[in-house]
Amino acid sequence: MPDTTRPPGPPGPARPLALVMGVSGSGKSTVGAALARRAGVPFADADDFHPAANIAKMAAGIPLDDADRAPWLDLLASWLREHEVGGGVLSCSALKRSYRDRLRDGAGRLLVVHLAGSPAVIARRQAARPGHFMPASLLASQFATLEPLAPGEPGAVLDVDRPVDVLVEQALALLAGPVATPGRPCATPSDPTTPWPARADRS
Ligand SMILES: Nc1ncnc2c1ncn2[C@@H]1O[C@H](COP(=O)(O)OP(=O)(O)OP(=O)(O)O)[C@@H](O)[C@H]1O
Ligand SMILES: O=C(O)[C@H](O)[C@@H](O)[C@H](O)[C@H](O)CO
Repeated sequence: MPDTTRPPGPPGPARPLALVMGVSGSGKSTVGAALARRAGVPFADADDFHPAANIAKMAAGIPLDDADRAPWLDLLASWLREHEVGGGVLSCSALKRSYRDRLRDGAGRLLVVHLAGSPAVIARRQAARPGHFMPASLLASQFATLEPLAPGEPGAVLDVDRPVDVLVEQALALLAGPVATPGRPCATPSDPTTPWPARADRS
């Protein structure tokens, strides 16, 4: 039966759908979880989707390759598709453009928040969290693999060397902006230290 109690008109604004990306130790889990809480949407951490073999490989100091990441990315793309309507925040390294394209498949309105910082800052963060499966020795390969946000990828680059609550506010401001049109050209700052607002132009 149709809902006659609702006034006719366009649906309300869609709830945010965001990917928080970056190298290991950039703060994806911390910022992503806080962002999801503030936005009132579900959160998923891509590390929880890795098969045991991937975790074992990284723990042994061997970087993942494209083949290791492919089935994992497919699971994550499914999660995003399931949250395309209701919104959600996924924290995932998503180091390559091709990985992000795969994640956007079926979740075209996805906005990307790239947490970028210097190897020195991120290495300090990694060193301050002993017990994590990811060895510090893999940080160099993470940076070597990283492809920053490219023109046409809707999103923003945030400087990790800011307090978590500041980063969350910056991400919320991005998500509150006009709906992104995937594939449209956007200017992405190549210097991750560019001061806020340094977001891709989504107009
Ligand atoms: N903006 C920040 N300022 C200070 N410390 C931070 C900030 N963001 C995260 N941290 C700290 O840095 C460490 C790494 O953060 P976090 O685990 O969220 O990174 P990550 O990118 O999810 O890492 P991984 O992918 O390797 O699990 C944690 O100890 C976290 O508390
Ligand atoms: O694509 C990758 O190489 C992985 O996702 C890594 O980035 C780690 O899982 C993560 O950062 C935990 O340290």
